[in-house]
Amino acid sequence: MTQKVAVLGAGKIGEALLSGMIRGGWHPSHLLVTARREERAEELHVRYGVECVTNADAAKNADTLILTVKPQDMSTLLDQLAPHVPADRLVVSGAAGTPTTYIEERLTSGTPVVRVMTNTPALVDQGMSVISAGTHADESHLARTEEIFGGVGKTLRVPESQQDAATALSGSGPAYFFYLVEAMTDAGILLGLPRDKAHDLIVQAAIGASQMLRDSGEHPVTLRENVTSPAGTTINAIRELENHGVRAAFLAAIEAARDRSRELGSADAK
Ligand SMILES: NC(=O)C1=CN([C@@H]2O[C@H](COP(=O)(O)OP(=O)(O)OC[C@H]3O[C@@H](n4cnc5c(N)ncnc54)[C@H](OP(=O)(O)O)[C@@H]3O)[C@@H](O)[C@H]2O)C=CC1
Ligand SMILES: O=C(O)[C@@H]1CCC=N1
Repeated sequence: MTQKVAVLGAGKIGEALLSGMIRGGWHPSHLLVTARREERAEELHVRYGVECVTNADAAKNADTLILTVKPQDMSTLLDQLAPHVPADRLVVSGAAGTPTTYIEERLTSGTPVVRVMTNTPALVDQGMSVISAGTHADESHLARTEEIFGGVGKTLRVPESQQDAATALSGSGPAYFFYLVEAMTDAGILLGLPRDKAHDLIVQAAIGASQMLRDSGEHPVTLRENVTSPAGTTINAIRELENHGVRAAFLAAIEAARDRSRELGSADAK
């Protein structure tokens, strides 16, 4: 029997997943979505042909419920869901910080909960989804979650104790690369290049470097050394990066993201 999957709170991440599932061959009749605003519900229905229902109806009619609201909206969503979720539903949370125990405590006792941290490259089927089992989730629940998120990129299982770190590295990770491209494009402007040309140069360098990182089997240090000629241009840039503490800035930035994920996990911070 084909199972039904509902995406509850289909914003940026929910829509990325929904669109990926449809690209991957899921029929819209096996999918449900929920939204907080009527116009958003209509938009998703027109765009994907998916039925938009209330959170209560999603809980009653779908086997797998994927919660993609902000951590700050999770409490309200769980209040709306709690009376309607039978214990045989798989509940998958995509929210940063929120521990599986927080969700388990608010639903019917024994409900399997899986926590996933995905990222926006899911929009182009290059997402990374980091998956952890809650107290009542078994192998079949993890496999089901991998089947769904595996359609929009790679998946990786980690103990839930590593989820805040994974969120800081991989959930937020694409933003750091976009920020770097922005900064490098500004450098191109400083050197007198037109913005569109600077942008194209940086994006192609990023794509080429990404492909080498993924496919060459070489360590990033070796790849960087191969670009860095004795008394050449690159080493001058590297010296400035070190002088400005860019490596230390990344360590501090990603640690701060991890700390915020932890904070979001405590109900007080939401
Ligand atoms: N953006 C990212 O790169 C990533 C985000 N995440 C996580 O994914 C989750 C969603 O993030 P993102 O997609 O960026 O956020 P969005 O705000 O784009 O999406 C959340 C959606 O949920 C809707 N919503 C809120 N409450 C309810 C409710 N009770 N019932 C139905 N719909 C509701 C919101 O409605 P409205 O439009 O009215 O606000 C919004 O459309 C977060 O928990 C975040 O931590 C994880 C990885 C990466
Ligand atoms: O910034 C955030 O909180 C979310 C979680 C990971 C990426 N975006």
